[in-house]
Amino acid sequence: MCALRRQRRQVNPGTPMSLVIERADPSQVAALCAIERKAVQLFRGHPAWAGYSAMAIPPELLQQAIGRGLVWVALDGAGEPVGFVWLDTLAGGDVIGIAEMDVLPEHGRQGIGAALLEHACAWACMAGYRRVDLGTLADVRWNAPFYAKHGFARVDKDDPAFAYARQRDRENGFPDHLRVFMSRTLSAPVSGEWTAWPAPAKLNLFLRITGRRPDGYHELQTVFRLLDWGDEIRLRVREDSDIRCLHGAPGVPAQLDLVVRAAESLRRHAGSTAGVDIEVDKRIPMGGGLGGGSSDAATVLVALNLLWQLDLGDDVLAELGRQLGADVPVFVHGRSAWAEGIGDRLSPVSLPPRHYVVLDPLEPVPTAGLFQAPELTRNAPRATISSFASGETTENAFTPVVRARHPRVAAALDWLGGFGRARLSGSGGCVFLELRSLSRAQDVAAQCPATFRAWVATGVEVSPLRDALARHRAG
Ligand SMILES: C[C@@](CO)(OP(=O)(O)O)[C@H](O)COP(=O)(O)OP(=O)(O)OC[C@H]1O[C@@H](n2ccc(N)nc2=O)[C@H](O)[C@@H]1O
Ligand SMILES: Nc1ncnc2c1ncn2[C@@H]1O[C@H](COP(=O)(O)OP(=O)(O)O)[C@@H](O)[C@H]1O
Repeated sequence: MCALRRQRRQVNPGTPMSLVIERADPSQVAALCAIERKAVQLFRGHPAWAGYSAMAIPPELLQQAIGRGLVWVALDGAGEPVGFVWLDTLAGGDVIGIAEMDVLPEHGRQGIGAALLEHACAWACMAGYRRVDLGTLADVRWNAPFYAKHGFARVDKDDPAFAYARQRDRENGFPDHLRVFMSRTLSAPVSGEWTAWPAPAKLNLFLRITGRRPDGYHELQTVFRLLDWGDEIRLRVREDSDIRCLHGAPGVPAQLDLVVRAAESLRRHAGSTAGVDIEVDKRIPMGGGLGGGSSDAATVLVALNLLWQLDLGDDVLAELGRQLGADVPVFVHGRSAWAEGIGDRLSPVSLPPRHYVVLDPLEPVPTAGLFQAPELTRNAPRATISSFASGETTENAFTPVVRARHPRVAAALDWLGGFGRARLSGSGGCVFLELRSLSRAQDVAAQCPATFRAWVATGVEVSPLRDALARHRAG
């Protein structure tokens, strides 16, 4: 059973220390790294000490996991972090791993670790994972015996599933003879329980406007690159026919939120009377050109098609999505794609593995206003896939208009341009830099001035939404 209902919850309200568990925030990275360094002191004198003490958490990896919603923090009554749990998706498929879990030694034996563990497992269950794996020490009371008490069973460490983790242990100098691997099976959420779904962001790797249609919409050419990073949508099928948005995009009235409009449109099309509760964890900047609203809508269409057992095809869902926004179809189909028409005629493209520094100038840019701009070039010659593939075509038709109208976006382009060819995504205001090296991307993002916000995302061929759909379907 999935015990987790909201992302923030009170734990042990009757105990002297009232504990809250919530998703970690990037500003907590240093505090969480410090908790790990204090927790590791408990291993002094153990054969693992040498390896453990030499191996601190890389802050940039923790930061990346926090940005993906894979880290939860336990806060004491004063709001100070006292422990955390970090999940990783390296195993793939329906298996998720516990990368790290630490509690401050002075807060030990108060049930904080157990609460963090249950919270993480409850989320994994909502997200469609069926197994949680971890590596730990056999002979330490708060390691293997603790996990055994919480439903984890030792598994054969020679299983190829653990080859990567063992190799990592060897490289880190951890004592292989004392390390054990453990798994816990999760049950699938049943109807009426919350489920969690990703709504990834996109980048436009180039964008040309080649004409205008009689209805005012513009003919364009673009390449949508889907990212491994984005919003989270939670859905719970209701017994009545209400569609309720309990927590939507900030500042957007529920009835206008694209998640509600998507649910209504799907239900109307299918002639269904099903109901749903919806929560949106907004991470994608609104009006940022990263397609957040469109992706949220696509996720609702794809997920509710399964949860309401409508069995509609992707083309039908994409057409329903197109009526909500030109960018919705690419998120429904869930593949990075070359796009034409109004952005809805899609051909999947295979793009090389790349990482992106994405910079939010903290200035939303309204899409409709830009498409109306008299100075916008609307008659560009048609690009070809080969001109894009050769690296010749990288421009975005909106760039000169946005530069002139939005000085903060211009400043963001100039700052990021100091490291390479910075580009605008969609109609902006977010800008990005494409890099081969993850560590270089993390290095650039770390230098971002306080006036902007920067993070690193990785391009994917197949959307995390399709992976989630496969997990939930199997469940
Ligand atoms: C510019 C792009 C590039 O990917 O992305 P964003 O910057 O919004 O992320 C898209 O074309 C935006 O798609 P999306 O945001 O879904 O657009 P819609 O809601 O359908 O339309 C918003 C407004 O933009 C105009 N519009 C949109 C798409 C298009 N091909 N021609 C247009 O003229 C329409 O006037 C509409 O009023
Ligand atoms: N779930 C949602 N998330 C984001 N924006 C939404 C949502 N529902 C409605 N909107 C509206 O759509 C506008 C643009 O959305 P967004 O997709 O974030 O930007 P962009 O089109 O630049 O990629 C927002 O300013 C907001 O008014």
